[in-house]
Amino acid sequence: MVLNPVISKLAGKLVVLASASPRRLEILRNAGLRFEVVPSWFKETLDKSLFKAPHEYAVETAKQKALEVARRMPFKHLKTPDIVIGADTIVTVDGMILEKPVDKDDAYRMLSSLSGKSHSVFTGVAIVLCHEKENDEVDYQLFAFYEETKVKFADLSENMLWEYINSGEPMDKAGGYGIQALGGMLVEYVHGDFLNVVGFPLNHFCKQLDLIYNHGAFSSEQETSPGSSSHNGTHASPTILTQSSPDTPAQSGHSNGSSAKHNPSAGQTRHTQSSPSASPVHKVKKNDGESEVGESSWTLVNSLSKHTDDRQAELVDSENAASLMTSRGPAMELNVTEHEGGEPRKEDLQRITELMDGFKASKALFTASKMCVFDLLQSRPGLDAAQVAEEIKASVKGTECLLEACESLGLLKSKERKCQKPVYENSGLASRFLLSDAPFSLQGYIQHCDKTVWPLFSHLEDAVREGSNQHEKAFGKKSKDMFQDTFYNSLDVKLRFMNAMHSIAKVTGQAVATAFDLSSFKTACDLGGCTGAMAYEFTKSYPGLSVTVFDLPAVVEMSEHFHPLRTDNRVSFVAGDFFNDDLPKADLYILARILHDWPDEKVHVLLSRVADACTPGCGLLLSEIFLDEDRGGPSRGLLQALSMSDGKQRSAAEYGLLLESHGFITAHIRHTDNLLDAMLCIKA
Ligand SMILES: O=c1[nH]cc([C@@H]2O[C@H](COP(=O)(O)OP(=O)(O)OP(=O)(O)O)[C@@H](O)[C@H]2O)c(=O)[nH]1
Repeated sequence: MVLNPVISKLAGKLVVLASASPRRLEILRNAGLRFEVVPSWFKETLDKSLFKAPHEYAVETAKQKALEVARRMPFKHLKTPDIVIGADTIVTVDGMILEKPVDKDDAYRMLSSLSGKSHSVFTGVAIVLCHEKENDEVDYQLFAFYEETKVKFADLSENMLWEYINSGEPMDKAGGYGIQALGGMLVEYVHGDFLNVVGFPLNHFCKQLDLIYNHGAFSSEQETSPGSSSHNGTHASPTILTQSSPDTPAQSGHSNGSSAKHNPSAGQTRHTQSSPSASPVHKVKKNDGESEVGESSWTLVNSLSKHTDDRQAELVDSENAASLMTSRGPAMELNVTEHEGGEPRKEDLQRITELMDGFKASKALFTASKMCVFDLLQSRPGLDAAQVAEEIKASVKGTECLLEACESLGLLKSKERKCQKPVYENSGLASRFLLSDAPFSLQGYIQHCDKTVWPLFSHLEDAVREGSNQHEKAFGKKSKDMFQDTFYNSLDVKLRFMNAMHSIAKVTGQAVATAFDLSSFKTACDLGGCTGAMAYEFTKSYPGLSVTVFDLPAVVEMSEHFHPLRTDNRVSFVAGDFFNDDLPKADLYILARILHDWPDEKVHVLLSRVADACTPGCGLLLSEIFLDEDRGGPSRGLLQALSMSDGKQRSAAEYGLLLESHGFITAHIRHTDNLLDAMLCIKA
């Protein structure tokens, strides 16, 4: 069996599958491969018109998915993988490329275009070998290939089509069908690799690994000239790229001889050795018919230092700069190398100091917010420390220190009056997030952190030792139910907590509401929707949608406080407990920052109740911080877990499995550039 010799070669190596596809995970796991899953953040938005053939699009997308993970891991996971596998599956018919449907109507369009016809399924696969060099640089060697399988659909009636669409199965599958499941009923015959249709051409992948590891198709020591052939006669048509200047990012080439895709933000990328003309595509006889086997090739994506600064890491692939550097915040990079002579590097000391002083920075922000410094300087910019002290009824000395600290944190700006004391005004950051009346004010959340989270974290050591939250030590009384006992047992605490949730929902609402096209849904129910801030963002984004906010009576009775001039009658409030009371009927259920508050057993109770309220085809929109699959980040989520509530931070795959156990099929996952990620599921 080809795979076994290869498996032994991979033993002890860090193999990473850069895919959220449960089918790809299953295919490779069943084949005995041991690997980690790190879904790629690459957004599949390449311009299809740039590609001469559909398989090129699939191969390039697979390359970018794999490279994004290979480049991100040294910074985000503080470890460099040995091999990263990326894949992309597309369906082509009548010259169209079909990917995953965005909604039911799209699924109908796809399936009806496939009805009664033969079509092709292409899966592009990229294998990135990462080689760490002495100077801590990393060489990325890129192998890519594609596999084509022909599939013939039977003639599909309207009833059959809609029955299949309403099963929910089409939503997370290329071409809108799953050949390995209900979609198999639509298929008359298959010519070629069946698993290639499911999403991963295992046999071709094995042959490629065999080439790489057992037949020296390429190694970093070897000098390879273009067009050299490997053992099975396929040509490795290398495209070796070098950066035309130190800060021009690496760029992968195409395997089929087309010139490397220009990366506009990276300036000109110059081939040192352009690929030969389009390499021949080999036809090989498969046991059940002929399928095209795409050219295998490799590309040396030139070295990138593991210690590349954030700017260069960001430049490495400007198309993904957003996903690399913003959706999860700037890459946290800890340089641990030392100068000759052993004294610590400046950057290392700076990083460690930032971590040690972090709590002081937080407290300075909380205090200035609590003392209304930002609101004061918004209404009266240009005050000096003594004037601010007088207004906030504080000492001049203390106010001077606070204002200087806030300026060092980028929250204030100062300018010198002629030989007088500096005068202060808000920075852009403060004006956007720290004013009590700013559209994205986080003042509510800041007060919650100061009054509730801070006291809990003051007992963190006990929390770690005992593995439980320190509510009693922090607030003097036990808490059986976090919400009833902590947040809703007194008016001011309840208002502070609702303010906090309101501010987070205001900041994240639009990103969550527009993460997917939800225009096919007409009614939604926002479970635990608190003040309705998220609900209003949904109705703003979808004129045809009405949203019912379902939350505890203690919350609903306060909703007027947050929307005194309620103008949009498409948002309504219903009081109830989602663990015990009947849920309002809707065709879309929203769970935004709810499931992380509860352990798996409570999540199952809630999802079971939501599933019972759903009819097939109903949507469920989940919005949370999705941890990386190896739980290496983002720190925002992992730090939140230290509050030791009964809840749990989870990865997208963990949420997907919880949802799948209640009949919700994951259709789309989106890492937004905001504080929350999103997952859209459809009830089967
Ligand atoms: O018959 C089947 N055809 C296709 C599939 C599944 O469809 C998707 C294809 O989408 P993509 O290649 O973009 O992969 P994603 O699922 O989005 O995961 P990535 O993180 O890799 O982008 C794929 O899951 C196939 O398995 C099928 O199941 N049956």
